[in-house]
Amino acid sequence: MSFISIQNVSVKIGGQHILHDVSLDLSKGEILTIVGPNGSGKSTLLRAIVGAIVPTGGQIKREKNIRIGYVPQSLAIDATLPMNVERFLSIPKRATKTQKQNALERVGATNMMHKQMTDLSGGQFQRVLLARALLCEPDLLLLDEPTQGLDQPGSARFYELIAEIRAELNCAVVMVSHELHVVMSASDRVVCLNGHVCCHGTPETVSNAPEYRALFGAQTGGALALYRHEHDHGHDHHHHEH
Ligand SMILES: Nc1ncnc2c1ncn2[C@@H]1O[C@H](COP(=O)(O)OP(=O)(O)OP(=O)(O)O)[C@@H](O)[C@H]1O
Repeated sequence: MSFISIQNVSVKIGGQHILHDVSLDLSKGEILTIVGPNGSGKSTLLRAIVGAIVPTGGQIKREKNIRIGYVPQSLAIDATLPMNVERFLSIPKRATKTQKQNALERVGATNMMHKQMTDLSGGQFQRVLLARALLCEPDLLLLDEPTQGLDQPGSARFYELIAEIRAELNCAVVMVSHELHVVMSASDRVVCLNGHVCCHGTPETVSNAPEYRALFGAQTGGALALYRHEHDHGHDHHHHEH
């Protein structure tokens, strides 16, 4: 059995079909990236993998006793409530000072322990979120747009860090990203989602797939035109199983 097996999963919320017949297997130690237009169900799929959403159809099988570290897409910290990094790392689960120190060291944020969460830069904040996700020694790390708000060199460094952590912990990584050209090279496998799986495979396969190109346009000089997919390229009609 795969580490995680997503079988024909559908999610319907308030009458809206958000995910439709999504199947996907995940192996130990691999980095899988989910790309797709806004509103295509990427965060919903991550939440379903964590178990925060129960699919309305299909099923998700997880290996027994799997530990999942989750970095959510956004997290609002109330500026009027004091909250330093040390306290934040104990929410929702208490951790020892040594565990926290080790986690911060692992993500290159050694001196952040006593800083206020609201004083952190974008890159430091994302590293602290990652450190918190590492505290459970995850077998699977789920990252929802972890480089949001970082500049390109900052993003590239963050993905390098993810690769190092994967090598160190041998955990699987599933991440959602909009930075296609950066993230593609850092992934073993890419899934292009638009409510359903449009195409998937190695980064090369996906970037050359007509379904992917229809969604994101051909890549020109590293710049990608992102636009909302109107479902007009008709690949559903000759959809084949991968
Ligand atoms: N709890 C909810 N209640 C109602 N609608 C929801 C809920 N969660 C998600 N949706 C809807 O499901 C669709 C997919 O949302 P989701 O956040 O999964 O997309 P996404 O691909 O992660 O988008 P983005 O790239 O903008 O972050 C959206 O139309 C969203 O409005």
